[in-house]
Amino acid sequence: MTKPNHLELPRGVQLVYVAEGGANVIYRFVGNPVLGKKDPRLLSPSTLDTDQCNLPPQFKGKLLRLRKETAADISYKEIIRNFDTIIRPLFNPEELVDQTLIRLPEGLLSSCNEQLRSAELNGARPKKRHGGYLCLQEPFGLLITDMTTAGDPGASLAELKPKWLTQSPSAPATAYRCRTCALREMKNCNSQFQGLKEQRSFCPLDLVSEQYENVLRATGLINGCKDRSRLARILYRNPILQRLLSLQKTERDVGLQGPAAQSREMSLAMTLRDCTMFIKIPHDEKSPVEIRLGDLDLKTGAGGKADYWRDLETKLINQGWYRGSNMSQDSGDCSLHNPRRPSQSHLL
Ligand SMILES: O=P(O)(O)O[C@@H]1[C@@H](OP(=O)(O)O)[C@H](OP(=O)(O)O)[C@H](O)[C@H](OP(=O)(O)O)[C@H]1OP(=O)(O)O
Ligand SMILES: Nc1ncnc2c1ncn2[C@@H]1O[C@H](COP(=O)(O)OP(=O)(O)OP(=O)(O)O)[C@@H](O)[C@H]1O
Repeated sequence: MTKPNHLELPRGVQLVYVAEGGANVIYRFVGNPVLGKKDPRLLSPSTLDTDQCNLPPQFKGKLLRLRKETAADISYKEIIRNFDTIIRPLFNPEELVDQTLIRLPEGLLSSCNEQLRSAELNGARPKKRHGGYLCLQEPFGLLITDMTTAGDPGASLAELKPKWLTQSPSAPATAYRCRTCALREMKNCNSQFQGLKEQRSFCPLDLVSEQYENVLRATGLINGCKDRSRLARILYRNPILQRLLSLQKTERDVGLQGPAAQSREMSLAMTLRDCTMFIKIPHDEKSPVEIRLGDLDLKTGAGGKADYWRDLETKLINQGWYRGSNMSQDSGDCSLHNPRRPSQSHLL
């Protein structure tokens, strides 16, 4: 059997931590800078650019995504197989954060884990991510489209999770909250009890509203773009959001709907409800805006996750989070609870 032709990450490439989620850590390449004699690890990420480094051209405009050790334990090979066969066909290539496998040099993951441990000590790593490290058994990383503004410092990056763009099919008909707002209220109530900070976010139904004012309301709660009305104009009737909405409407095996046991449809439906939208906005209003969806790794209902999703829906229904019936609960700003004004979108 012939070995598939994978890209290889050259030995000696330096990585700078960019961000992380629950399952992956994102790094920027530094390589060996052509200019300057300083140790690249000492330079701040904003001063580094792949253009300044003698990195292979395939790495230009790319970041490196490395997998953490998690309960789901899905290898990058499988993630890429699912991405290529199930996710890619649903979108245009320019609508997705691209991902390709790249073989990692020996020892890279252990040294990244050492860096993650020291970042915990010097406060450079978010507290909620402490204790999670890269999976040493994973031979690959993913080369992904760089959506940061490192190459264009005048630009801004808005990042949001569109979440559930339609109500859960098993929510009560009289619900005052959509699935996302109901779950947020439940989490906030738990945070309140523990003396933790509450989360504020937009209602996803506003994001895909036919009324511009509702999209504008949502953009007030999106991080990364100072000009909220510009962002609202970008997102209003946005084709990628509309595509995601239509896919979510098709993939409805969520909540108490659909098969009891885990299924491919349920995995896809939940994946489409937990992706990240990156919006790179150039300073110049005439230049094109780049919008891509990332974190579309196919979820799995295995390992008790399918049961967790169903139990969560039962809780949201039975404990009144959809109805907002518990008096201690704040009504939040769900579009289902607060009637929105009639459309004035014709004034756009
Ligand atoms: O449960 P939700 O809707 O809050 O979504 C979880 C996300 O929380 P968030 O919406 O960002 O606050 C959560 O994001 P964080 O790790 O909190 O950034 C995960 O994406 C989680 O998915 P998985 O368990 O890693 O496959 C997400 O879980 P599932 O979508 O698998 O339920
Ligand atoms: N292509 C990208 N360009 C710029 N930043 C990115 C990119 N991909 C991810 N990031 C940043 O890194 C963070 C974590 O990445 P990613 O979504 O891959 O992690 P995750 O562990 O899958 O997240 P989650 O906890 O939501 O499952 C993102 O929230 C984002 O801030």
